[in-house]
Amino acid sequence: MIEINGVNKSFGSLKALDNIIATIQEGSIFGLVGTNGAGKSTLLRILCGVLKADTGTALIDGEDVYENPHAKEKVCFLSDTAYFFPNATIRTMQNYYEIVYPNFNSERFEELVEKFGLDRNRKINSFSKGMKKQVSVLLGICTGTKYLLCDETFDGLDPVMRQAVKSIFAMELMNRQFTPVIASHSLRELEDICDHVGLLYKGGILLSKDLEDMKFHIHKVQCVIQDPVKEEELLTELHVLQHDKRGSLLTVVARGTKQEILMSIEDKHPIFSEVLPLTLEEIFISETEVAGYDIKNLIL
Ligand SMILES: Nc1ncnc2c1ncn2[C@@H]1O[C@H](COP(=O)(O)OP(=O)(O)OP(=O)(O)O)[C@@H](O)[C@H]1O
Repeated sequence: MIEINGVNKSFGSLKALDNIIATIQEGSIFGLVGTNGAGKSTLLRILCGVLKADTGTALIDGEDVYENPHAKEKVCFLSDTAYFFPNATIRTMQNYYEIVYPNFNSERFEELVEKFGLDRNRKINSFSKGMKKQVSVLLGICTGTKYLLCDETFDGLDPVMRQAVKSIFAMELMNRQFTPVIASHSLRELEDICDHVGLLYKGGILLSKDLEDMKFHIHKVQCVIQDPVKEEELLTELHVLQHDKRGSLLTVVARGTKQEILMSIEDKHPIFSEVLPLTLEEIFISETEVAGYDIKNLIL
């Protein structure tokens, strides 16, 4: 488990992280979303022990990670600009990773490189941006570390590759202790990969939620209720986060299980009612609007 206890970090007068408190459970795929400058990279750097928090602690399985080789062994950090040695080929980087990470799984790495159709002997600096990201992710996964911190690693991967990396993550999760943390600008990049998302806003965690739980407890419904009094009653009864009326069609985003919401609607004898799927963006917008933030333009 990763425990972040009141972490603060400033660069001169600039406060990059402001009292971050969060827990990342083992076996989850944690997405860290935030705008440019929100503090994602700084937080990941603290979690892998490269940076020291000014105050507060970052614990990896109960141990402070800073200047602690034992805790650091469990973490691999994939920076947003992957570093490869000048003129390195995949083979060169593999040799290096085999030395640095004692549990590096060479057999699996070679198998994945083959599957991804990457040429092991071509210079990496001649690869496209997406291909470099693929090499970086494959190296990271094969280090065998329990925690894999990915800084914008998924942004810009094409849909086929995303799917491939996603299924590799799922396989790792099944076969060994593995907890990836994926930072991104965009919820869209995280939606289909993560099962827990933390929203970082101006250096602080604004929201940290389990996606299944969120999707279970918030719903969007459309209905037509002829009697305006009953419609008004419905809006008072439900825990409404957002609502909109176009003609006779009422759209409501409300807290509650699907069954609870539908029962309330049925009670008002609707002509029509339907539950619509909510995207992660819609959920986050609803949640943060309630908290008094207007982040629509910031996380999409
Ligand atoms: N080494 C540094 N020296 C000075 N300021 C820094 C340093 N590293 C980060 N910062 C500042 O800290 C703040 C958070 O930066 P950080 O890189 O963590 O954000 P981010 O969420 O990863 O942003 P991006 O999505 O643009 O990569 C920014 O204002 C940045 O300018």
